[in-house]
Amino acid sequence: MDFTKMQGIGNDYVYVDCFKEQVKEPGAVARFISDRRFGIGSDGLILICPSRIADCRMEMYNTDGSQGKMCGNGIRCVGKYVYDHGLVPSDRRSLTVETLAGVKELRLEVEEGKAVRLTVDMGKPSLTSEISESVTIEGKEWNFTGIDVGNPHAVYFVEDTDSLDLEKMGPHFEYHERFMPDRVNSEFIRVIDRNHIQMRVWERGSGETWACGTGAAASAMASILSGYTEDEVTVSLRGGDLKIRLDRESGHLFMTGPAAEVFHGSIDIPDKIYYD
Ligand SMILES: N[C@H](CCC[C@H](N)C(=O)O)C(=O)O
Repeated sequence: MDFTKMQGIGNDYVYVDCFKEQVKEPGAVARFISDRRFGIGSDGLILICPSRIADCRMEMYNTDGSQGKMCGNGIRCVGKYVYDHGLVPSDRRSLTVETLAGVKELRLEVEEGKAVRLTVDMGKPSLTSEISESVTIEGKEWNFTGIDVGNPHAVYFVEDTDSLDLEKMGPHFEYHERFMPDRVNSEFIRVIDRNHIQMRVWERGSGETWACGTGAAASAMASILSGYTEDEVTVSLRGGDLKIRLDRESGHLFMTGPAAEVFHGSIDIPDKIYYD
């Protein structure tokens, strides 16, 4: 299987160009290639496929093999790949990507023939809880705001993100009965000022990642709804910054950030992974 390793502010995935080849049982492949010691090492697998209704279609799989409906850092890398590899004409500065959360519009910033930063119309977020609702986790009450941006998020505002032991606590947030059976992506936010928040994330199906684009969008929306920030928010994540903007007229969120190719490679997928 030929692949391209790409990352969006440190949220790294293995990408396969399915205009050229098919991937059998992508969930099993995602589990195998994501392993950072026995595989390639990534936060998951993303397939770039033909589409009848958009320039391409994105299929996204977390490290545990579960399929995500949308991936913010991933879709920026998909847009970059499609442009850089000539799957759309080079004079294009916008393109569309079909996802399980609908068709997303992307705008490209091109330098020396390569897409370097992209803006994604993330659509209209929806509130999936009260603006502040609580859950009890390991005997402590946590207040969250539930936001869906094509995939589900629970946003918690905290005084300090660095001291959180996500490796220990993350699964309790991910599998809490309030969010079952789908599970949830959990973001932990420190408000820095009215245009800047800091975020750590425990992703459904992947654990802590260095960035989560949909999580950044959900967290910015929760911050705006809670009155903590203005409509334009810089979200600082472990891997870098994303810009989120709420357009009041359309109600849509827009996310802007970089996308980068790291390396190309090829890997033989062992038959045994399909029987593990
Ligand atoms: N773990 C997420 C998918 C990846 C989202 C994240 N990597 C992003 O950039 O949005 C889910 O299962 O809904």
